[in-house]
Amino acid sequence: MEQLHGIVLAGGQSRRMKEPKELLLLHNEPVLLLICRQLLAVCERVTVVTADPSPYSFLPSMVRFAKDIYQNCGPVGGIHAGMEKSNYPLQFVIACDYPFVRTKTIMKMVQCLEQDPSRDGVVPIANEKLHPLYALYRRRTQASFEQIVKSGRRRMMDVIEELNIKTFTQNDPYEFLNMNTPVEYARAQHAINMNLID
Ligand SMILES: Nc1nc2c(ncn2[C@@H]2O[C@H](COP(=O)(O)OP(=O)(O)OP(=O)(O)O)[C@@H](O)[C@H]2O)c(=O)[nH]1
Repeated sequence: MEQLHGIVLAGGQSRRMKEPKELLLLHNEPVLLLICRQLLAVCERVTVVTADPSPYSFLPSMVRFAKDIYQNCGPVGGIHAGMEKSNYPLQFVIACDYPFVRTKTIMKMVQCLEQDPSRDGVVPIANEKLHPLYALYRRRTQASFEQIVKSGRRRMMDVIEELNIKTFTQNDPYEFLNMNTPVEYARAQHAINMNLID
């Protein structure tokens, strides 16, 4: 398997949640720790992209940090900065609000991309939605992320449209649960309490 770098995006404003999403507790642990643990199981390196790593002293020491090179450019800028930290050919990107990321799915994406050298990345479709912030990209795509930022655009879909992406459908009601609001956080807590998570 080609070397894999894990990038966790934690540089957002959490305006809808009204508190930092990555520090919300699930299983009595910060979501950022749960995510990093999953990534460390399959990635040779893990980088958290954030303006301020000081609240994250609970993370294992092998987790690295990066700051945005282009500020206020949203996740597109965050991914660009994360990729700058590693030349590994495969870069798995995850937003800090996907608490139920699974190593099995990451490995499935890696296999899927390795079978198809012409593709730039693999983006899952779950619950009829594309999830470009729970996705795998080749390192060579960094130039596209930079180009979008430099052209003043910020949407992940602007990058996706430029790339030769492979999609795959994954229908799990919770794995792609994205916690942007207190209601979605409550849904994640409920899923844990009801033992609905594998
Ligand atoms: N490094 C970095 N990450 C970002 C930036 N903006 C958003 N993110 C991350 O990208 C992911 C998706 O962010 P969003 O949910 O769209 O935005 P958010 O700022 O976290 O939340 P809202 O303020 O509620 O929109 C999250 O993991 C954020 O932490 C940024 O400018 N830099």
